[in-house]
Amino acid sequence: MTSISSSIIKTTLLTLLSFTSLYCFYKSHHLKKKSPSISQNPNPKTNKIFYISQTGTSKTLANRLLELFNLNANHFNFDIVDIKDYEPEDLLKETLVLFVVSTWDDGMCPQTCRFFENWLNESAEDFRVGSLILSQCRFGVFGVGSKGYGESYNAVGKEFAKRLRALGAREILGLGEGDVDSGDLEQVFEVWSEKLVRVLKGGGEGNEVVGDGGGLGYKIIGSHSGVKICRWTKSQLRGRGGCYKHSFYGIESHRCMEATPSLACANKCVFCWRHHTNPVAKSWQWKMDDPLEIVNAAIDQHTKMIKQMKGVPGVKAESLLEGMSPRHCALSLVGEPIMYPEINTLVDELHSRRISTFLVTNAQFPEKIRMLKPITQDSLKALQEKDQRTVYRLTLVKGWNTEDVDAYANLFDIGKPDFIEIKGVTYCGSSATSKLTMENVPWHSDVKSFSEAIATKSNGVYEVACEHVHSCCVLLAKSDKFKVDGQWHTWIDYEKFHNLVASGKPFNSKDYMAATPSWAVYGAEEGGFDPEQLRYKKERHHHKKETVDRVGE
Ligand SMILES: Cc1cc2nc3c(=O)[nH]c(=O)nc-3n(C[C@H](O)[C@H](O)[C@H](O)COP(=O)(O)O)c2cc1C
Repeated sequence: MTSISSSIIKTTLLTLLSFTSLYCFYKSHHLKKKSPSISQNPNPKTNKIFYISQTGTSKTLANRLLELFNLNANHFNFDIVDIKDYEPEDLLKETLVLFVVSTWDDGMCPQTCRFFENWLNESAEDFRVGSLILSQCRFGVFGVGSKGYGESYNAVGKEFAKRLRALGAREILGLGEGDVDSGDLEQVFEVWSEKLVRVLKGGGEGNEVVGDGGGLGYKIIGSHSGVKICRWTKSQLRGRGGCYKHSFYGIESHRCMEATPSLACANKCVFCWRHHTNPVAKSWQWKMDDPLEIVNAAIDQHTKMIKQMKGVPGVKAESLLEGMSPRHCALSLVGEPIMYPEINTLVDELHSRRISTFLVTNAQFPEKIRMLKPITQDSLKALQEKDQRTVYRLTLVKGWNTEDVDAYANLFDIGKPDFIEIKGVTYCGSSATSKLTMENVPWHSDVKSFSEAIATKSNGVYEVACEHVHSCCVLLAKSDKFKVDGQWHTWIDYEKFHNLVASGKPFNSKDYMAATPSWAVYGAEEGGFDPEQLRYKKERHHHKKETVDRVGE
């Protein structure tokens, strides 16, 4: 009897499950079929910024967001859409959608959005639709409302985010909330938007990003024969936003290449690293890249990238032309490559072509650093005795190291670098190897406070010299060396440097310093952005006309 009833229960359950599955399958299939607009979507690959607006506030903000994305057009392709003109079921085809939505009438959305809102609510509440129908879609919501309405403050934004999540869409940035009556709506929105851009850029948008080019304006996406394979951020060639290395030192990003000498043990010995750091183990053989080949490959790689940019909207012909003759090379000697024995030949080869060199490494092998020929800038820990410019670069991670002012001050005291770059961490998404979230990404104001605290701690040895708001980066410089008659000299006179190298006589960093332009100085209203550079602006009104405007006009 018991076994009969249990088998009945089992059969009933199985039948129910089968019906449920069949129904879910039917519903999702039906949803897709029922949606002729999906195929009508003129450009389903284009991401969307939706706005819901009655009196125009959200619409204006949405347009601002679009403008911001257009400035980063190499990363993003967005269209702006009034939600009333959108077929809700087209959402199933979207991969990235952003909403700027207002709340009205005690928590309701404006009349024009009711159809969309109903679809969203019904779909989210209908268990048959399933929680995965928007699983390919990422989204972000910014709500516009007034705190004066108490509990219904930004109710629509909150509800939208909740519904989208329930349908399987992935929220890329926490809900932004702006209060129209607070007086800071625009700032709050700007901060949220900038954060959004950073998140989306950090996510790589399909690029396999290995590094950020040390802030040199390109993303490293691989490595081959000692040369990093990079993808330029087109804004560098357009000039927009610039790079903090331009603001701080006068480096032209589009003329900067990167090379990493590779080094391997010829005996394929797993312990070779330790053996070779021991001077006694001289009999070991390294397998290494030829310095000349490294330089040629780096130039080849760089010019290839520049050529690829030809015809890209907004990229200036003069930048392409300049880019074809690189002027700087970042030599990455982080880890094993620091042992590369031919480093001085490599540096010589670059200098003979009047390509200045920036060394990026760590401080494990001070002896190797001491043996280096003059380069334009070292980036090491224990470099007190170097005559050339030395810099530490410190990445700030909120909640990890932003409180460690004393410890860092001690560290700076050991190396006494000429410069300290303090930069907010770039969010690259959370993964098994990185538990960082957007909460860990400092604001520019956090970076400024930390930098000022470090400067105070140094008792006047360091002062805040430059900032680049766009990169959340501040430069501290030794005031006795680089501040002459009250004027900062953090830039480099590259011509002078090459002439000094060619002279063969000893020289030091003061011999080739150049005045920092006023727009790059800490506290300047330009925030480190070169006003001479051009802003790329895409008009999307009728014929998608493209124009180039001057910033500040
Ligand atoms: C009659 C009225 C009702 C409103 N109700 C709410 C509300 O319930 N919650 C809220 O956060 N804001 C509320 N607001 C504030 C609006 O969201 C705010 O005015 C916003 O700027 C409108 O955006 P829009 O111009 O894009 O339509 C209300 C405003 C009005 C005039």
